Amino acid sequence: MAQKRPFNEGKRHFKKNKKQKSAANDGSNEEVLLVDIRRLLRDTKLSEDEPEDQQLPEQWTELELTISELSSTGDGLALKDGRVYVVPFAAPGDTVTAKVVRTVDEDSYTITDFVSVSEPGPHRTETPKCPYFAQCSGCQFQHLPYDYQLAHKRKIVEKAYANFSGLPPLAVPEVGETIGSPLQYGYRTKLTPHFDAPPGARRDKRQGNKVDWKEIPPIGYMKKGTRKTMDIEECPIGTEAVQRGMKSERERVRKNINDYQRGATLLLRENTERLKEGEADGVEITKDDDGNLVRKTCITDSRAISTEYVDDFRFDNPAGAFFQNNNSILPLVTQYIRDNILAPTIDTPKENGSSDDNTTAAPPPKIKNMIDAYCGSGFFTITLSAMFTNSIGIDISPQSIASASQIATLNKLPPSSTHFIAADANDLFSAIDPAKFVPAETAVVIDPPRKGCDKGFIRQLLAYAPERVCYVSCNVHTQARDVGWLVNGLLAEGDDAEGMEGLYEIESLRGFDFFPQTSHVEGVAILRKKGTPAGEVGRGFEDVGATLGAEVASEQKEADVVGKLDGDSGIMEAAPEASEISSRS
Ligand SMILES: C[S@@+](CC[C@H](N)C(=O)[O-])C[C@H]1O[C@@H](n2cnc3c(N)ncnc32)[C@H](O)[C@@H]1O
Repeated sequence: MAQKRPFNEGKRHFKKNKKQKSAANDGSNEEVLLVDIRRLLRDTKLSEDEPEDQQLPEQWTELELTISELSSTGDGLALKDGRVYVVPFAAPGDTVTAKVVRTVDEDSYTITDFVSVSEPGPHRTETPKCPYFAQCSGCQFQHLPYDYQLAHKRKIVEKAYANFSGLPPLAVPEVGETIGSPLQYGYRTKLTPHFDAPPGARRDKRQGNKVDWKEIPPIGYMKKGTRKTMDIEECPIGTEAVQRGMKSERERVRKNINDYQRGATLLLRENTERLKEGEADGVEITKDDDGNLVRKTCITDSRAISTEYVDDFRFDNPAGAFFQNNNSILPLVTQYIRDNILAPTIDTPKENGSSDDNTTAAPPPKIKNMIDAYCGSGFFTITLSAMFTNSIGIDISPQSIASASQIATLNKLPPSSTHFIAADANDLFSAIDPAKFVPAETAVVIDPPRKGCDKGFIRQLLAYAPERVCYVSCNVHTQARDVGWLVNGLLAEGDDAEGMEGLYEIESLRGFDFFPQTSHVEGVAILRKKGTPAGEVGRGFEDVGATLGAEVASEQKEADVVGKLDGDSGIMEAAPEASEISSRS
């Protein structure tokens, strides 16, 4: 990311034809936004026509802007006087008033605050359900129709692979339509509003005094573009149980604020109890999609056990631990993976055009085993285990592995066929018995945190060479980078790491909308070994960013050689930008 100059300092000195910096490749919002900005400037060629002595826009001035497109970060982008203005909560075709917040001179863009819409564009058709929309940083898309949100998320996946995979367009299949969430509001089974300590709290503590809460602090989420917490009384993307919990937790904090010596994050986690006839009394009883009577409550103690059911599997987890948090879409995801993870059966046409099993073509190896890297509490291992003779889940967190093992027992999955080990994915394959998990008979599921996989993991995976890979990701940009490595291979790095040949081709690619009303999209990529049958690899991929993608790719390779693009190491649970409602926590 470019260094920032002091705001509005002097005139602008735009360097013509300046060299594009290589993508930093961490999949951060800033990086993704910058790629969109550069492409927009380049497409319009405004950067070259721009007068040398153009004055930068003054901070806090209000401008009228017409939005030309929506970036992959969910922001509107507008062009004016040779620079790009980034406007949150906007839609293509809108004319809006926006307030200048910060200018990044080197990259010819300016971050703004949304003020109002003067002329709505054709896509601004929805009335946001949330009274805090366009102030709270949690949602970006409540003003857009759902089919438009899904189409935009498909574009996000396309652009991610064009800009961050380093693959030529022909190596990327047509991205499938985004699979929508059955619930578009009321879907989040976990929310974590917070409140901050009052000013002077640190001093009070240092002096051994109790913190003086002069008033009830705002309890909610970050105000967009600030580090301030907004008071949020309701959050319509939360499930009903979570919204009830939000109300009562806010009330509890208000009553007991003097017991707090610092700010705090509140946990609101839905809990589902299945009931038998006769047990079903009380207000919180509903029928789920399968006709079960259920009581939905909200758990606020992170150590208490919360229960969820997916595909009739029961998941009991500590309420504060990671678990996917849009249950409505999970059966669609697991079914999609079941339908796609195994090598497709070949149906070789005979000369007369018919196809039966009387064929000389070698059958694809039968996949008997599954390795679930980054398994958490075993969501994929458990929901897919019936398809495999042996399944193993690996996660770096011993607590998650303990939960996963208990959940397997709870669901009567024998440890002889479904088991879990606590290990670093980077050492995964030293923990695997290759006689049992024969690579040609094994599919690997990957669902890493937002930062994606480490190169060490990719090297191990290429060395082990499983028959198929299913890569699930909450950050399609780091996913695209990692898939690029699996397809293209990795260059040698000093004495430490040898070059590795790429082994895979992408069979299919699509997004799942785990987080309606936000710009997040979950990507699912299915990879098969090069040269194995099936799929329609190499279908045309028409994307405006494709040329840019190839260019970034060559820069990426260059940077790889000097070892600049390694993801940050360490363990982190997947989380979006800090200021947003966590999408994966
Ligand atoms: C996005 S979560 C996926 C969890 C799981 N697949 C699910 O659906 O519930 C990512 C998981 O990666 C784990 N993790 C992070 N770094 C790891 C590493 N180096 N090796 C193994 N697991 C890791 C985290 O503990 C977390 O459980």
